[in-house]
Amino acid sequence: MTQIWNRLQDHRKAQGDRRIESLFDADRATDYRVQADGLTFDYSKTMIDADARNLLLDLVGPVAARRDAMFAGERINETEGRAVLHTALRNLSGSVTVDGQDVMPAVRDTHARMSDFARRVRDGGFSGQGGRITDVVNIGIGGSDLGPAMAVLALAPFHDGPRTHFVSNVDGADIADTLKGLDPATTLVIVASKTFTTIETMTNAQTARDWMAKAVADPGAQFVALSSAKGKAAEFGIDEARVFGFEDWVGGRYSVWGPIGLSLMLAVGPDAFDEFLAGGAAMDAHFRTAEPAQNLAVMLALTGIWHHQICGYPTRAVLPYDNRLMRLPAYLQQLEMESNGKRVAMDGSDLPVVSGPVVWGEPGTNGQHAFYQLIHQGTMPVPCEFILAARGHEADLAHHHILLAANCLAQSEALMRGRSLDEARALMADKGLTGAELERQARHRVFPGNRPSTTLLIDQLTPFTLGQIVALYEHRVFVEGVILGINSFDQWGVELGKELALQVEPLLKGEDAPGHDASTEALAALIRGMRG
Ligand SMILES: O=P(O)(O)OC[C@H]1O[C@](O)(CO)[C@@H](O)[C@@H]1O
Repeated sequence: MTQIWNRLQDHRKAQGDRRIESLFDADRATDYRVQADGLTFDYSKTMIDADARNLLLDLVGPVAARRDAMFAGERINETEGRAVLHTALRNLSGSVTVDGQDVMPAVRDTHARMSDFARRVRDGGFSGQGGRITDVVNIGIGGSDLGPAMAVLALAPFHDGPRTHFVSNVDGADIADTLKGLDPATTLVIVASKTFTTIETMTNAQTARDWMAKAVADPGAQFVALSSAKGKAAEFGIDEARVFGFEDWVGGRYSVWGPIGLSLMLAVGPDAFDEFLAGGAAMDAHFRTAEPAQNLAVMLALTGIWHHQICGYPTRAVLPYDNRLMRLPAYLQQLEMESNGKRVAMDGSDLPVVSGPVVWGEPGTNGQHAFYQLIHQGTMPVPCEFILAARGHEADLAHHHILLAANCLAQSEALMRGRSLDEARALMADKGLTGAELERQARHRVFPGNRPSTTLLIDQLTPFTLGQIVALYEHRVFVEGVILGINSFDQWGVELGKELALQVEPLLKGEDAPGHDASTEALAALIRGMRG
């Protein structure tokens, strides 16, 4: 493996300042893309050439065995001793054994219970103490929030169920703003927490319960729990008929496919939710069977590795040209950074290369008027991953969609092509400038270009295609993780801050709390003073 990394680095150096445009021959636009199941991933506007691609493909040796182990239910999350089977939540007709036991009957049973409950809420068979459920509040954080929150927004054209709200932050402002204006008697509260111990979620859940208790006789009757810790949900006072459980082999950031997706199911209905699952399952089938060079997840992963580990670009921008995908960058931040932001390999040794990149983004065209300046003219290239649907949902606003798509394509073209000093000089000469002033002004208008981007093109954003996209990114993270030798399924890096927060809390209350550094103590004293 080290040899391949070295050869890739050497190859990159040998490319020198060659330009992406110079790689284009008659076939590059079709050779450097992958098409499968209606999705196109175009990576032709990158510096990946034939040699780079061959070397990158040499990295995927260990992926197939690890992938098969994952789908077979082996405990590939070795630091937590768990299987990794979120894929089982969307392949309902299959059979998977963990420790000799088929896990699928329980998965199917929970899915059927969820669907039945969602139907009853949607048709009024299950109602609140003041009548039909009008609003659903999902209380969760991280993977228990980002997936359904992202997907509910993405599938707005299919949303025909109760209004859906999401509360995640322990900042009381979040729940206060959300509950304001809601009627407790017609609101259903979902407490979504795999562990049912997360301090933010449990604090918000208690606040919601107090709010509900002021208005209805039996507040617990309008609560639902989604959790792996069914006992803890019962302790909170939620009837087991409204507890939808899942096993520890579903990681938080991979959990939207099962009970954690209940708010999505309530919003769009069980049939559309099943379409979402079918899209994910279709991507699983593609990932398991397509050759590496024709495999969407593999090539998306290799492009990421090329840009981050080989070219050394520290961040990756995800730029959906689809307003309804506005939460996808935040969703991918958790998926990618919590999964592959690790400094040691599975065996405990230091990683031989850097870990995963910083992932960020905003929908186009908004970002164009905010941070694209840096992307085009800053000193550090930012690989951009554009996502675009060929068709919008607003048939009467098709001209908007053409403009949206034109902007998306124009940005990737501009990033690659840039504008030379001579072109900038000609522009300034046209404006009547001459001499030193022409030169000065022209330099500000130069776009270096040669900045890489990829485009993921889909037909239209639907439950099915959203399922494909989410599963595609999951598998991309998986492939990158296997190549880096990382365990993509644990998250020990979030623990220390959580532990210290518990120890800082007494400091803020003015209680005895030894062991803190001078800066933390001084800041806490200031806060205490300001609070009076
Ligand atoms: O669903 P839970 O157990 O409340 O956890 C929420 C989130 O917290 C984390 O454990 C990180 O703190 C995430 O991995 C997870 O998605």
